[in-house]
Amino acid sequence: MIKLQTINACLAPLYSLEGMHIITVEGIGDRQRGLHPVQERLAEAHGSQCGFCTPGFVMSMYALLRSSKHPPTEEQIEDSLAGNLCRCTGYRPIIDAFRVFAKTDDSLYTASPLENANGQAICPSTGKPCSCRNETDVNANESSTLSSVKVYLPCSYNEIDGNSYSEKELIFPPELQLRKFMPLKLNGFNGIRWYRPLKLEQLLYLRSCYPDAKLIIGNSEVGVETKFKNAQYKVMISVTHVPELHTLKVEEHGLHIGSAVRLAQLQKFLKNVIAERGSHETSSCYAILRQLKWFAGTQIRNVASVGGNICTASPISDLNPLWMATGANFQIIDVNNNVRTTAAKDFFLGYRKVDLKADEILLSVILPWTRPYEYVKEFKQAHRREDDIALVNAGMRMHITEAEGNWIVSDVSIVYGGVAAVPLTAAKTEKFLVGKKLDDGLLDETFNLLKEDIPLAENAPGGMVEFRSSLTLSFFFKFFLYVTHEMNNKGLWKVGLDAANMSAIQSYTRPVSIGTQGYESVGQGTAVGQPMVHMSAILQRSLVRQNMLMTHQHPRISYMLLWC
Ligand SMILES: NC(=O)c1ccc[n+]([C@@H]2O[C@H](COP(=O)([O-])OP(=O)(O)OC[C@H]3O[C@@H](n4cnc5c(N)ncnc54)[C@H](O)[C@@H]3O)[C@@H](O)[C@H]2O)c1
Ligand code: HPA
Repeated sequence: MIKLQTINACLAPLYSLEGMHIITVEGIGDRQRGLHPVQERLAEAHGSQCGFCTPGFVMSMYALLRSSKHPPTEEQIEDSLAGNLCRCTGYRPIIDAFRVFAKTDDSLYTASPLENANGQAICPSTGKPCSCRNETDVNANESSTLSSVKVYLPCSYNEIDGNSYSEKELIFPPELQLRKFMPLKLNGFNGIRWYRPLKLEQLLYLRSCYPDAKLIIGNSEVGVETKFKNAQYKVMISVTHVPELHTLKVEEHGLHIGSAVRLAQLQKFLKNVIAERGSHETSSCYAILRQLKWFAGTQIRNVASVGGNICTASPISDLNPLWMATGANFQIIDVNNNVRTTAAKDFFLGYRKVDLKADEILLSVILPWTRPYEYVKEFKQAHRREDDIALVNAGMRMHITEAEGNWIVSDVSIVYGGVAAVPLTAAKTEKFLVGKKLDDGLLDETFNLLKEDIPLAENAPGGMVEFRSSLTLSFFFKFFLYVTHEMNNKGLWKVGLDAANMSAIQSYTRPVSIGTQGYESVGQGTAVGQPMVHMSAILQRSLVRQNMLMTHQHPRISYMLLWC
Protein backbone atom coordinates (compact mmCIF):
# COMPACT_ATOMS: atom_id res chain seq x y z
CA MET A 1 0.00 0.00 0.00
CA ILE A 2 1.34 3.44 -0.90
CA LYS A 3 1.02 6.03 1.83
CA LEU A 4 1.17 9.74 1.10
CA GLN A 5 2.04 12.04 3.98
CA THR A 6 3.78 15.25 5.01
CA ILE A 7 6.95 15.22 7.04
CA ASN A 8 9.33 17.96 8.18
CA ALA A 9 12.42 17.87 5.96
CA CYS A 10 14.56 19.46 8.69
CA LEU A 11 14.04 16.36 10.83
CA ALA A 12 14.26 13.74 8.08
CA PRO A 13 17.75 12.32 7.51
CA LEU A 14 18.31 11.68 3.81
CA TYR A 15 19.11 8.04 4.64
CA SER A 16 15.66 7.55 6.10
CA LEU A 17 14.02 8.39 2.76
CA GLU A 18 15.55 5.57 0.75
CA GLY A 19 12.99 4.11 -1.62
CA MET A 20 10.46 6.89 -1.15
CA HIS A 21 9.08 9.32 -3.67
CA ILE A 22 9.67 12.83 -2.40
CA ILE A 23 7.38 15.60 -3.55
CA THR A 24 8.44 19.14 -2.80
CA VAL A 25 6.53 22.35 -3.34
CA GLU A 26 8.34 23.04 -6.65
CA GLY A 27 7.32 19.60 -7.85
CA ILE A 28 3.60 20.27 -7.70
CA GLY A 29 3.64 23.46 -9.76
CA ASP A 30 5.49 26.60 -10.69
CA ARG A 31 5.11 29.63 -12.89
CA GLN A 32 6.40 27.91 -16.02
CA ARG A 33 4.33 24.72 -15.79
CA GLY A 34 1.38 26.30 -14.07
CA LEU A 35 0.49 26.44 -10.41
CA HIS A 36 -1.32 23.72 -8.55
CA PRO A 37 -4.82 24.87 -7.50
CA VAL A 38 -3.64 24.88 -3.89
CA GLN A 39 -0.80 27.26 -4.75
CA GLU A 40 -3.07 29.41 -6.83
CA ARG A 41 -5.66 29.75 -4.10
CA LEU A 42 -3.15 30.98 -1.56
CA ALA A 43 -1.89 33.68 -3.91
CA GLU A 44 -5.38 34.83 -4.86
CA ALA A 45 -6.60 34.95 -1.30
CA HIS A 46 -3.66 37.09 -0.10
CA GLY A 47 -2.45 34.20 2.06
CA SER A 48 1.20 35.17 2.18
CA GLN A 49 3.42 38.07 3.08
CA CYS A 50 7.05 37.16 3.73
CA GLY A 51 6.46 33.74 2.18
CA PHE A 52 8.60 31.79 4.64
CA CYS A 53 5.84 29.47 5.84
CA THR A 54 3.95 29.41 2.53
CA PRO A 55 5.40 26.22 0.98
CA GLY A 56 4.63 24.39 4.23
CA PHE A 57 0.99 25.46 4.14
CA VAL A 58 0.76 24.52 0.47
CA MET A 59 2.21 21.05 1.03
CA SER A 60 0.04 20.35 4.06
CA MET A 61 -3.08 21.22 2.08
CA TYR A 62 -1.83 19.31 -0.95
CA ALA A 63 -1.17 16.19 1.13
CA LEU A 64 -4.61 16.37 2.69
CA LEU A 65 -6.32 16.64 -0.70
CA ARG A 66 -4.25 13.89 -2.27
CA SER A 67 -4.83 11.50 0.57
CA SER A 68 -8.57 12.14 0.98
CA LYS A 69 -11.10 10.16 -0.97
CA HIS A 70 -13.70 12.84 -0.39
CA PRO A 71 -13.49 16.58 -0.02
CA PRO A 72 -12.13 17.20 3.47
CA THR A 73 -14.20 18.94 6.08
CA GLU A 74 -13.20 22.36 7.36
CA GLU A 75 -12.11 20.75 10.63
CA GLN A 76 -9.82 18.40 8.73
CA ILE A 77 -8.31 21.32 6.85
CA GLU A 78 -7.59 23.21 10.06
CA ASP A 79 -6.18 20.07 11.70
CA SER A 80 -3.87 19.42 8.78
CA LEU A 81 -2.50 22.98 8.93
CA ALA A 82 -1.96 22.92 12.68
CA GLY A 83 1.78 22.16 12.50
CA ASN A 84 2.43 25.25 10.36
CA LEU A 85 3.14 28.54 12.01
CA CYS A 86 2.66 31.90 10.28
CA ARG A 87 4.10 35.00 11.84
CA CYS A 88 2.93 37.74 9.48
CA THR A 89 -0.10 37.15 7.25
CA GLY A 90 -2.18 35.64 9.98
CA TYR A 91 -4.24 32.53 9.63
CA ARG A 92 -7.49 34.02 8.40
CA PRO A 93 -6.56 34.52 4.75
CA ILE A 94 -4.72 31.18 4.70
CA ILE A 95 -7.70 29.26 6.03
CA ASP A 96 -10.01 31.30 3.83
CA ALA A 97 -7.89 30.41 0.81
CA PHE A 98 -8.21 26.68 1.43
CA ARG A 99 -11.83 26.63 2.50
CA VAL A 100 -12.92 26.30 -1.11
CA PHE A 101 -11.53 22.76 -1.07
CA ALA A 102 -13.78 21.79 1.81
CA LYS A 103 -17.10 20.10 1.78
CA THR A 104 -18.93 23.12 3.02
CA ASP A 105 -21.84 25.40 2.67
CA ASP A 106 -20.53 28.27 0.57
CA SER A 107 -23.54 30.40 1.41
CA LEU A 108 -22.08 30.73 4.90
CA TYR A 109 -19.41 32.91 3.43
CA THR A 110 -21.14 34.52 0.51
CA ALA A 111 -24.37 35.47 2.27
CA SER A 112 -25.22 39.11 2.84
CA PRO A 113 -24.36 40.48 6.25
CA LEU A 114 -26.97 40.24 8.98
CA GLU A 115 -29.19 43.25 9.44
CA ASN A 116 -30.96 44.59 12.50
CA ALA A 117 -34.55 45.84 12.57
CA ASN A 118 -33.45 49.24 11.22
CA GLY A 119 -31.75 47.67 8.25
CA GLN A 120 -28.28 48.38 9.63
CA ALA A 121 -25.59 45.79 8.89
CA ILE A 122 -24.46 43.84 11.95
CA CYS A 123 -20.80 43.08 12.43
CA PRO A 124 -20.42 39.28 12.68
CA SER A 125 -17.67 39.56 15.27
CA THR A 126 -19.12 42.15 17.69
CA GLY A 127 -22.81 41.59 16.98
CA LYS A 128 -23.21 45.39 16.83
CA PRO A 129 -24.16 47.67 13.97
CA CYS A 130 -21.14 48.07 11.79
CA SER A 131 -20.79 51.24 9.76
CA CYS A 132 -18.09 50.07 7.37
CA ARG A 133 -20.31 47.21 6.28
CA ASN A 134 -23.11 49.63 5.51
CA GLU A 135 -20.90 51.35 3.05
CA THR A 136 -19.62 48.18 1.46
CA ASP A 137 -21.31 45.31 -0.20
CA VAL A 138 -20.53 41.68 -0.61
CA ASN A 139 -21.53 41.74 -4.23
CA ALA A 140 -18.40 40.90 -6.18
CA ASN A 141 -19.45 43.23 -9.00
CA GLU A 142 -19.30 46.30 -6.83
CA SER A 143 -16.04 48.18 -6.75
CA SER A 144 -16.24 48.57 -3.01
CA THR A 145 -16.15 45.21 -1.26
CA LEU A 146 -15.04 43.19 1.73
CA SER A 147 -12.00 41.41 0.41
CA SER A 148 -12.28 38.25 2.48
CA VAL A 149 -15.88 37.79 1.47
CA LYS A 150 -15.24 38.50 -2.17
CA VAL A 151 -12.94 35.53 -2.55
CA TYR A 152 -15.78 33.15 -1.72
CA LEU A 153 -17.18 32.91 -5.16
CA PRO A 154 -18.74 29.45 -4.98
CA CYS A 155 -16.04 27.10 -6.10
CA SER A 156 -16.55 23.40 -5.70
CA TYR A 157 -13.98 20.81 -4.78
CA ASN A 158 -14.39 19.07 -8.11
CA GLU A 159 -13.78 22.13 -10.19
CA ILE A 160 -10.62 22.81 -8.30
CA ASP A 161 -9.19 19.42 -7.68
CA GLY A 162 -11.13 17.23 -10.03
CA ASN A 163 -10.56 15.90 -13.52
CA SER A 164 -9.01 18.96 -15.02
CA TYR A 165 -6.12 18.95 -12.61
CA SER A 166 -5.74 15.28 -11.71
CA GLU A 167 -4.39 14.55 -15.19
CA LYS A 168 -1.34 16.52 -14.18
CA GLU A 169 -0.98 15.06 -10.68
CA LEU A 170 2.24 13.30 -9.82
CA ILE A 171 2.07 9.56 -9.50
CA PHE A 172 4.15 7.16 -7.47
CA PRO A 173 7.02 6.16 -9.80
CA PRO A 174 6.43 2.62 -11.16
CA GLU A 175 10.16 1.85 -10.92
CA LEU A 176 9.97 2.38 -7.16
CA GLN A 177 6.98 0.08 -6.96
CA LEU A 178 8.95 -2.70 -8.60
CA ARG A 179 11.98 -2.44 -6.36
CA LYS A 180 12.59 -4.88 -3.54
CA PHE A 181 13.30 -4.26 0.10
CA MET A 182 16.92 -4.65 1.11
CA PRO A 183 18.61 -4.09 4.45
CA LEU A 184 20.73 -0.93 4.35
CA LYS A 185 24.23 -0.23 5.57
CA LEU A 186 25.32 3.26 4.60
CA ASN A 187 28.54 5.09 5.41
CA GLY A 188 28.35 8.84 5.83
CA PHE A 189 30.71 11.69 6.67
CA ASN A 190 32.95 11.42 9.71
CA GLY A 191 32.56 7.67 9.95
CA ILE A 192 28.79 7.80 10.53
CA ARG A 193 27.04 4.53 9.86
CA TRP A 194 23.36 4.06 9.20
CA TYR A 195 21.82 0.60 9.39
CA ARG A 196 18.33 -0.32 8.42
CA PRO A 197 17.53 -3.92 9.33
CA LEU A 198 14.42 -5.57 7.96
CA LYS A 199 13.99 -8.26 10.60
CA LEU A 200 13.99 -8.33 14.37
CA GLU A 201 16.85 -10.85 14.43
CA GLN A 202 18.98 -8.51 12.27
CA LEU A 203 18.16 -5.65 14.62
CA LEU A 204 19.10 -7.68 17.72
CA TYR A 205 22.34 -8.77 16.07
CA LEU A 206 23.24 -5.15 15.26
CA ARG A 207 22.36 -4.17 18.81
CA SER A 208 24.70 -6.84 20.15
CA CYS A 209 27.51 -5.53 17.88
CA TYR A 210 26.86 -1.86 18.71
CA PRO A 211 25.42 -1.50 22.22
CA ASP A 212 25.96 2.28 22.00
CA ALA A 213 24.19 2.67 18.66
CA LYS A 214 21.28 5.10 18.57
CA LEU A 215 17.99 3.57 17.55
CA ILE A 216 16.00 5.89 15.30
CA ILE A 217 12.36 5.89 14.31
CA GLY A 218 10.92 9.34 13.57
CA ASN A 219 14.14 11.20 14.45
CA SER A 220 11.99 13.98 15.87
CA GLU A 221 13.92 13.83 19.16
CA VAL A 222 17.33 12.62 17.93
CA GLY A 223 17.21 15.20 15.11
CA VAL A 224 16.74 17.99 17.64
CA GLU A 225 19.54 16.57 19.83
CA THR A 226 22.03 16.47 16.95
CA LYS A 227 21.05 19.81 15.42
CA PHE A 228 20.67 21.90 18.52
CA LYS A 229 22.35 20.07 21.40
CA ASN A 230 25.57 18.98 19.70
CA ALA A 231 24.84 15.31 20.22
CA GLN A 232 26.85 13.03 17.95
CA TYR A 233 25.98 9.45 17.19
CA LYS A 234 28.41 7.39 15.12
CA VAL A 235 26.18 4.39 14.57
CA MET A 236 22.47 4.74 13.97
CA ILE A 237 20.03 1.91 13.53
CA SER A 238 16.78 2.84 11.88
CA VAL A 239 14.08 0.44 13.10
CA THR A 240 11.34 1.73 10.84
CA HIS A 241 11.24 -1.41 8.70
CA VAL A 242 11.19 -4.10 11.39
CA PRO A 243 7.68 -5.61 11.19
CA GLU A 244 7.72 -6.94 14.78
CA LEU A 245 7.93 -3.35 16.04
CA HIS A 246 4.89 -2.34 14.00
CA THR A 247 2.34 -4.61 15.60
CA LEU A 248 -1.12 -3.11 16.09
CA LYS A 249 -3.38 -5.82 17.45
CA VAL A 250 -6.60 -6.11 19.36
CA GLU A 251 -6.15 -8.87 21.92
CA GLU A 252 -8.23 -10.44 24.63
CA HIS A 253 -6.75 -8.35 27.42
CA GLY A 254 -6.20 -5.15 25.51
CA LEU A 255 -4.16 -3.59 22.73
CA HIS A 256 -0.72 -4.64 21.58
CA ILE A 257 1.10 -1.61 20.17
CA GLY A 258 4.55 -1.99 18.56
CA SER A 259 7.18 0.52 19.65
CA ALA A 260 7.79 1.78 16.08
CA VAL A 261 4.11 2.56 15.48
CA ARG A 262 3.77 6.20 14.44
CA LEU A 263 1.50 8.45 16.44
CA ALA A 264 -0.69 9.21 13.40
CA GLN A 265 -1.12 5.45 12.89
CA LEU A 266 -1.99 5.03 16.55
CA GLN A 267 -4.64 7.75 16.29
CA LYS A 268 -6.28 6.00 13.37
CA PHE A 269 -6.13 2.62 15.06
CA LEU A 270 -7.60 3.94 18.32
CA LYS A 271 -10.47 5.62 16.44
CA ASN A 272 -11.37 2.27 14.87
CA VAL A 273 -11.06 0.38 18.14
CA ILE A 274 -13.26 2.94 19.93
CA ALA A 275 -15.87 2.68 17.17
CA GLU A 276 -15.94 -1.11 17.39
CA ARG A 277 -15.68 -1.86 21.12
CA GLY A 278 -17.91 -1.02 24.07
CA SER A 279 -17.25 2.36 25.63
CA HIS A 280 -16.52 0.86 29.07
CA GLU A 281 -13.56 -1.02 27.56
CA THR A 282 -12.06 1.92 25.73
CA SER A 283 -11.88 4.70 28.29
CA SER A 284 -8.04 4.51 28.18
CA CYS A 285 -8.03 4.45 24.36
CA TYR A 286 -10.23 7.50 24.31
CA ALA A 287 -8.01 9.42 26.74
CA ILE A 288 -4.89 8.62 24.69
CA LEU A 289 -6.64 9.60 21.47
CA ARG A 290 -7.69 12.95 22.93
CA GLN A 291 -4.19 13.61 24.23
CA LEU A 292 -2.69 12.84 20.81
CA LYS A 293 -4.77 15.60 19.27
CA TRP A 294 -2.65 18.14 21.15
CA PHE A 295 0.62 16.26 20.95
CA ALA A 296 2.11 18.00 17.89
CA GLY A 297 1.32 18.91 14.30
CA THR A 298 0.49 16.36 11.60
CA GLN A 299 4.03 16.36 10.15
CA ILE A 300 5.46 15.32 13.52
CA ARG A 301 2.72 12.79 14.30
CA ASN A 302 3.33 11.20 10.88
CA VAL A 303 6.87 10.27 11.92
CA ALA A 304 7.13 10.36 15.73
CA SER A 305 6.63 6.96 17.30
CA VAL A 306 5.17 5.47 20.45
CA GLY A 307 8.56 3.95 21.44
CA GLY A 308 10.50 7.11 20.58
CA ASN A 309 8.32 9.12 22.92
CA ILE A 310 8.53 6.57 25.72
CA CYS A 311 12.31 6.07 25.48
CA THR A 312 13.04 9.79 25.24
CA ALA A 313 11.50 9.89 28.73
CA SER A 314 10.96 13.62 28.49
CA PRO A 315 9.59 15.05 31.76
CA ILE A 316 6.85 16.76 29.74
CA SER A 317 5.92 13.72 27.65
CA ASP A 318 2.20 13.92 27.04
CA LEU A 319 1.76 10.18 26.87
CA ASN A 320 3.98 8.78 29.60
CA PRO A 321 1.71 9.85 32.51
CA LEU A 322 -1.15 8.19 30.63
CA TRP A 323 0.71 4.92 30.00
CA MET A 324 1.41 4.85 33.75
CA ALA A 325 -2.12 5.74 34.85
CA THR A 326 -3.78 3.28 32.47
CA GLY A 327 -1.73 0.41 33.88
CA ALA A 328 0.07 -0.23 30.58
CA ASN A 329 2.95 -2.69 30.45
CA PHE A 330 6.07 -2.45 28.32
CA GLN A 331 7.61 -5.47 26.63
CA ILE A 332 11.37 -5.35 26.41
CA ILE A 333 13.53 -7.67 24.34
CA ASP A 334 17.26 -8.32 24.72
CA VAL A 335 19.82 -9.34 22.11
CA ASN A 336 19.35 -13.01 23.07
CA ASN A 337 15.67 -12.78 22.24
CA ASN A 338 14.52 -12.87 25.88
CA VAL A 339 11.38 -10.84 26.46
CA ARG A 340 10.54 -9.31 29.84
CA THR A 341 7.56 -7.21 30.83
CA THR A 342 7.66 -4.21 33.10
CA ALA A 343 4.90 -1.91 34.27
CA ALA A 344 5.01 1.56 32.70
CA LYS A 345 4.90 2.99 36.23
CA ASP A 346 8.28 1.36 37.01
CA PHE A 347 9.99 2.23 33.71
CA PHE A 348 11.05 5.85 34.23
CA LEU A 349 14.03 5.94 36.54
CA GLY A 350 15.33 9.51 36.36
CA TYR A 351 15.78 12.48 34.07
CA ARG A 352 15.68 10.87 30.59
CA LYS A 353 16.73 7.59 32.16
CA VAL A 354 14.68 4.43 31.62
CA ASP A 355 14.81 0.83 32.68
CA LEU A 356 16.56 -0.45 29.52
CA LYS A 357 19.98 -2.09 29.51
CA ALA A 358 22.47 -1.56 26.71
CA ASP A 359 21.52 -4.90 25.16
CA GLU A 360 17.76 -4.27 25.32
CA ILE A 361 15.20 -2.43 23.24
CA LEU A 362 11.55 -1.57 23.74
CA LEU A 363 9.43 -4.03 21.77
CA SER A 364 5.84 -3.03 22.46
CA VAL A 365 3.21 -1.59 24.76
CA ILE A 366 0.29 -3.58 26.15
CA LEU A 367 -2.64 -1.31 26.95
CA PRO A 368 -5.33 -3.06 29.04
CA TRP A 369 -9.03 -2.60 28.38
CA THR A 370 -10.84 -0.64 31.02
CA ARG A 371 -13.50 -2.40 33.07
CA PRO A 372 -17.11 -1.36 33.68
CA TYR A 373 -17.16 1.71 35.96
CA GLU A 374 -13.48 2.42 35.27
CA TYR A 375 -12.79 5.94 34.05
CA VAL A 376 -9.68 7.44 32.49
CA LYS A 377 -8.97 11.09 31.68
CA GLU A 378 -6.11 13.01 30.14
CA PHE A 379 -5.08 16.55 31.05
CA LYS A 380 -2.70 19.05 29.52
CA GLN A 381 -2.16 22.74 30.05
CA ALA A 382 0.30 24.60 27.86
CA HIS A 383 0.80 28.24 26.91
CA ARG A 384 -1.31 27.54 23.85
CA ARG A 385 -3.42 24.62 22.82
CA GLU A 386 -1.66 23.48 19.65
CA ASP A 387 2.00 22.73 19.01
CA ASP A 388 3.21 23.46 22.48
CA ILE A 389 4.78 21.53 25.29
CA ALA A 390 2.88 21.09 28.52
CA LEU A 391 3.33 23.23 31.60
CA VAL A 392 1.68 20.39 33.48
CA ASN A 393 -0.07 17.31 32.14
CA ALA A 394 -1.63 14.28 33.77
CA GLY A 395 -3.31 10.92 33.36
CA MET A 396 -5.91 9.72 35.86
CA ARG A 397 -7.83 6.49 36.21
CA MET A 398 -10.44 5.47 38.77
CA HIS A 399 -12.31 2.19 39.17
CA ILE A 400 -15.52 2.18 41.16
CA THR A 401 -16.89 -1.12 42.46
CA GLU A 402 -19.73 -2.22 44.70
CA ALA A 403 -18.88 -3.37 48.20
CA GLU A 404 -21.66 -4.27 50.63
CA GLY A 405 -24.19 -2.21 48.74
CA ASN A 406 -21.93 0.86 48.43
CA TRP A 407 -20.17 2.02 45.29
CA ILE A 408 -16.66 2.99 46.27
CA VAL A 409 -13.26 3.69 44.76
CA SER A 410 -11.47 0.34 44.51
CA ASP A 411 -8.47 1.39 42.44
CA VAL A 412 -7.11 4.77 41.44
CA SER A 413 -4.08 6.08 39.64
CA ILE A 414 -3.08 9.74 39.50
CA VAL A 415 0.08 10.64 37.57
CA TYR A 416 1.42 14.09 36.70
CA GLY A 417 3.95 15.13 34.07
CA GLY A 418 5.88 18.40 33.89
CA VAL A 419 6.33 18.59 37.66
CA ALA A 420 9.59 16.68 38.14
CA ALA A 421 12.34 14.84 36.25
CA VAL A 422 10.00 11.85 35.85
CA PRO A 423 6.20 11.58 35.81
CA LEU A 424 5.07 11.61 39.45
CA THR A 425 2.46 9.36 41.02
CA ALA A 426 0.32 10.92 43.76
CA ALA A 427 0.74 7.89 46.01
CA LYS A 428 -0.66 9.25 49.31
CA THR A 429 -3.69 10.68 47.54
CA GLU A 430 -4.34 7.37 45.80
CA LYS A 431 -4.15 5.50 49.11
CA PHE A 432 -6.52 7.98 50.78
CA LEU A 433 -9.13 7.68 48.05
CA VAL A 434 -9.32 3.88 47.95
CA GLY A 435 -12.43 2.66 49.74
CA LYS A 436 -14.16 6.07 49.61
CA LYS A 437 -17.21 7.36 47.84
CA LEU A 438 -16.40 10.66 46.18
CA ASP A 439 -18.18 13.69 47.56
CA ASP A 440 -17.38 17.34 48.23
CA GLY A 441 -16.34 16.52 51.80
CA LEU A 442 -13.28 14.66 50.51
CA LEU A 443 -11.90 17.50 48.46
CA ASP A 444 -10.04 19.53 51.11
CA GLU A 445 -8.13 16.54 52.38
CA THR A 446 -7.42 15.31 48.86
CA PHE A 447 -6.00 18.69 47.87
CA ASN A 448 -3.77 18.76 50.95
CA LEU A 449 -2.43 15.31 50.13
CA LEU A 450 -1.91 16.25 46.49
CA LYS A 451 0.22 19.19 47.58
CA GLU A 452 2.37 16.77 49.60
CA ASP A 453 2.57 14.23 46.77
CA ILE A 454 3.40 16.77 44.07
CA PRO A 455 5.55 19.40 45.72
CA LEU A 456 6.85 22.18 43.51
CA ALA A 457 9.73 24.04 45.14
CA GLU A 458 9.88 27.81 44.70
CA ASN A 459 12.84 27.45 42.37
CA ALA A 460 11.47 24.41 40.49
CA PRO A 461 12.64 24.25 36.85
CA GLY A 462 10.01 25.68 34.55
CA GLY A 463 8.97 28.46 37.00
CA MET A 464 5.34 29.60 37.38
CA VAL A 465 5.25 27.46 40.48
CA GLU A 466 2.00 28.73 41.95
CA PHE A 467 0.18 28.39 38.67
CA ARG A 468 1.51 24.90 38.00
CA SER A 469 0.69 23.84 41.55
CA SER A 470 -2.86 25.06 41.14
CA LEU A 471 -3.07 23.10 37.88
CA THR A 472 -2.32 19.84 39.68
CA LEU A 473 -5.30 20.52 41.95
CA SER A 474 -7.63 21.73 39.24
CA PHE A 475 -6.91 18.67 37.06
CA PHE A 476 -7.91 16.46 39.95
CA PHE A 477 -11.01 18.58 40.60
CA LYS A 478 -12.07 18.11 36.98
CA PHE A 479 -11.50 14.38 37.27
CA PHE A 480 -13.51 14.29 40.50
CA LEU A 481 -16.40 16.08 38.74
CA TYR A 482 -16.16 13.76 35.75
CA VAL A 483 -16.29 10.50 37.71
CA THR A 484 -18.97 11.78 40.07
CA HIS A 485 -21.07 12.97 37.15
CA GLU A 486 -20.75 9.59 35.41
CA MET A 487 -21.80 7.73 38.57
CA ASN A 488 -24.67 10.16 39.20
CA ASN A 489 -25.82 9.64 35.62
CA LYS A 490 -25.92 5.90 36.13
CA GLY A 491 -28.01 6.46 39.26
CA LEU A 492 -25.37 4.78 41.44
CA TRP A 493 -24.42 7.90 43.39
CA LYS A 494 -26.45 10.91 44.37
CA VAL A 495 -23.87 13.60 44.89
CA GLY A 496 -25.08 17.16 44.47
CA LEU A 497 -22.78 18.71 41.91
CA ASP A 498 -22.78 22.45 41.55
CA ALA A 499 -24.17 23.24 38.10
CA ALA A 500 -21.70 26.13 37.82
CA ASN A 501 -18.83 23.63 37.82
CA MET A 502 -20.17 21.34 35.15
CA SER A 503 -18.50 23.07 32.22
CA ALA A 504 -15.22 21.78 33.69
CA ILE A 505 -16.00 18.24 32.61
CA GLN A 506 -16.54 19.07 28.99
CA SER A 507 -13.59 18.33 26.72
CA TYR A 508 -12.31 21.39 24.94
CA THR A 509 -13.59 21.79 21.41
CA ARG A 510 -13.51 24.78 19.20
CA PRO A 511 -15.59 25.51 16.15
CA VAL A 512 -13.87 26.09 12.82
CA SER A 513 -12.42 29.55 12.50
CA ILE A 514 -14.38 32.14 10.61
CA GLY A 515 -13.16 35.67 10.28
CA THR A 516 -13.67 38.62 8.01
CA GLN A 517 -11.63 41.69 7.41
CA GLY A 518 -13.64 44.77 6.68
CA TYR A 519 -12.23 47.75 4.83
CA GLU A 520 -13.31 50.15 2.19
CA SER A 521 -11.57 50.06 -1.14
CA VAL A 522 -12.08 52.90 -3.52
CA GLY A 523 -10.98 52.14 -7.05
CA GLN A 524 -9.40 55.14 -8.69
CA GLY A 525 -7.94 53.43 -11.70
CA THR A 526 -4.72 52.62 -9.88
CA ALA A 527 -3.52 49.82 -7.65
CA VAL A 528 -3.80 52.05 -4.59
CA GLY A 529 -6.66 50.96 -2.39
CA GLN A 530 -7.22 47.70 -4.29
CA PRO A 531 -6.79 44.25 -2.75
CA MET A 532 -4.28 43.09 -5.35
CA VAL A 533 -2.24 39.91 -5.27
CA HIS A 534 1.31 40.98 -4.53
CA MET A 535 3.99 40.30 -7.13
CA SER A 536 6.02 37.78 -5.15
CA ALA A 537 2.98 35.79 -4.01
CA ILE A 538 3.20 33.40 -6.95
CA LEU A 539 6.91 32.87 -6.48
CA GLN A 540 6.44 32.20 -2.79
CA ARG A 541 3.95 29.49 -3.57
CA SER A 542 6.62 27.38 -5.18
CA LEU A 543 9.94 28.30 -3.58
CA VAL A 544 11.51 25.96 -1.07
CA ARG A 545 11.52 28.48 1.71
CA GLN A 546 10.45 26.02 4.33
CA ASN A 547 11.75 22.52 4.55
CA MET A 548 8.53 20.73 3.93
CA LEU A 549 8.48 17.44 2.18
CA MET A 550 5.89 14.97 1.29
CA THR A 551 6.82 11.39 0.87
CA HIS A 552 5.18 8.47 -0.74
CA GLN A 553 6.15 5.57 1.43
CA HIS A 554 6.24 2.24 -0.16
CA PRO A 555 7.13 -1.02 1.55
CA ARG A 556 9.14 -2.32 -1.41
CA ILE A 557 12.43 -0.56 -1.44
CA SER A 558 15.76 -1.67 -2.73
CA TYR A 559 19.43 -1.30 -2.09
CA MET A 560 19.99 2.11 -3.60
CA LEU A 561 19.54 5.52 -2.12
CA LEU A 562 17.23 7.58 -4.26
CA TRP A 563 16.83 11.29 -4.11
CA CYS A 564 15.12 13.67 -6.42
N1 LIG B 1 10.42 17.84 17.35
C1 LIG B 1 9.16 18.08 17.63
O1 LIG B 1 8.54 19.04 17.18
C2 LIG B 1 8.42 17.15 18.50
C3 LIG B 1 7.11 17.43 18.92
C4 LIG B 1 6.45 16.49 19.69
C5 LIG B 1 7.11 15.34 20.03
N2 LIG B 1 8.39 15.12 19.62
C6 LIG B 1 9.16 13.94 19.90
O2 LIG B 1 8.57 12.82 19.38
C7 LIG B 1 9.33 11.78 19.93
C8 LIG B 1 8.77 10.57 19.36
O3 LIG B 1 9.58 9.69 18.61
P1 LIG B 1 10.54 9.58 17.38
O4 LIG B 1 10.13 8.32 16.74
O5 LIG B 1 10.59 10.79 16.56
O6 LIG B 1 11.89 9.42 18.20
P2 LIG B 1 13.40 9.32 17.75
O7 LIG B 1 13.55 8.46 16.55
O8 LIG B 1 13.97 10.68 17.72
O9 LIG B 1 13.95 8.51 19.03
C9 LIG B 1 13.82 9.05 20.31
C10 LIG B 1 14.58 8.21 21.33
O10 LIG B 1 13.95 6.96 21.53
C11 LIG B 1 14.91 5.91 21.36
N3 LIG B 1 14.20 4.76 20.84
C12 LIG B 1 13.34 4.76 19.79
N4 LIG B 1 12.81 3.54 19.64
C13 LIG B 1 13.33 2.75 20.60
C14 LIG B 1 13.15 1.38 20.94
N5 LIG B 1 12.32 0.59 20.28
N6 LIG B 1 13.85 0.90 22.00
C15 LIG B 1 14.69 1.70 22.68
N7 LIG B 1 14.90 3.00 22.40
C16 LIG B 1 14.22 3.53 21.36
C17 LIG B 1 15.94 6.49 20.42
O11 LIG B 1 17.16 5.83 20.49
C18 LIG B 1 16.01 7.91 20.92
O12 LIG B 1 16.83 8.00 22.05
C19 LIG B 1 9.24 12.19 21.36
O13 LIG B 1 10.11 11.73 22.23
C20 LIG B 1 9.35 13.70 21.30
O14 LIG B 1 10.54 14.22 21.75
C21 LIG B 1 9.03 15.99 18.85
N1 HPA C 1 4.41 16.08 23.49
C1 HPA C 1 4.55 17.24 22.85
N2 HPA C 1 5.73 17.75 22.56
C2 HPA C 1 6.81 17.05 22.91
C3 HPA C 1 6.72 15.85 23.57
C4 HPA C 1 5.45 15.35 23.89
O1 HPA C 1 5.28 14.27 24.50
N3 HPA C 1 7.96 15.39 23.77
C5 HPA C 1 8.80 16.33 23.25
N4 HPA C 1 8.11 17.32 22.71
